[in-house]
Amino acid sequence: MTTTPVIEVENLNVRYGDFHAVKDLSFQVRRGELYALLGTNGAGKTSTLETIEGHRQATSGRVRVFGTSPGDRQAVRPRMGIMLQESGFSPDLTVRESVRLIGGLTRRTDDADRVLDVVGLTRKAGTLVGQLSGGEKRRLDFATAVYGTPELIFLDEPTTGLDIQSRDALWESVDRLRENGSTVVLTTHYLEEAQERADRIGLMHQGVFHREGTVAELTRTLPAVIRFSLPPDAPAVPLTVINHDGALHIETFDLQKDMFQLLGWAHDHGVELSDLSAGPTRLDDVFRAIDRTFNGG
Ligand SMILES: Nc1ncnc2c1ncn2[C@@H]1O[C@H](COP(=O)(O)OP(=O)(O)OP(=O)(O)O)[C@@H](O)[C@H]1O
Repeated sequence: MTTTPVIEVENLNVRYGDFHAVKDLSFQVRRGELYALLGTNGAGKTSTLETIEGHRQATSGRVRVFGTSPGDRQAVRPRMGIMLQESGFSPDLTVRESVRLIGGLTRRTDDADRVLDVVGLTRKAGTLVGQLSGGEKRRLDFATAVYGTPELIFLDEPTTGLDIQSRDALWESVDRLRENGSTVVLTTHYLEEAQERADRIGLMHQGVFHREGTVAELTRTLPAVIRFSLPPDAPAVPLTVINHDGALHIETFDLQKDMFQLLGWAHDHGVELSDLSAGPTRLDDVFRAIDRTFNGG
């Protein structure tokens, strides 16, 4: 088995006129990984992905997909499946016709009915695309990415607009694709999805990586958080408390000791701590920390 990374990005720059959207970005995605490219709005994720997908020319830098330039579409395109944020199907075609049409363009072989089964659209096979619900259209977008079980799959905000059952079903399909060896690149604003599923995460902000690593690596440097609220007449808490619109947070690198102190204080003063929870830092907190770093907030 080759050890060449599926994706190699070296010093990628993307400029739109004077605007520098992606700045000297370097990363690799290994075979079989689920790599999540996350970031704030306008961070440069789409610009980066479009360059890797061969839809956009880099201003400078080197991008390789399967060791080849993404501009070599004949070599690269049949090996990758792309779920865009909107695929733009013709509303006058049925679901099955759309899958056949798009599937044919991938130059991979598959059976449209098998793909419809994978994405849970079998019952809608004869329905016109124009009559699908938003969530069903999203599944059709997913169908275009998984047709022919490509080696590399790009999922751009795949679960936006999906109900919880459909989300679970989509992730089950992704799990099966990964069992078959597919590499997945994901963007999402649902951080818990990335936290749960990504092998590694690249966290972008203003065109650069703010951090890159596993979820554990990204969250390790941040404190754990105790969350609670207090009745208005409660005495002062003997720990440093941050007020987030009435929800109180204690950030701590010694969760057990500070929790013990907080509970002892509440007991001694007969104070009820409502909505009490405590846990390790979540990816959301890493994002909030970016805001604090860049905005001094
Ligand atoms: N064609 C374009 N012309 C000029 N500026 C652009 C163009 N496309 C993107 N940009 C700008 O480049 C920056 C990065 O955009 P990009 O779409 O890559 O970000 P993103 O991380 O995908 O954002 P989001 O999470 O909001 O989708 C943004 O400030 C955007 O306004």
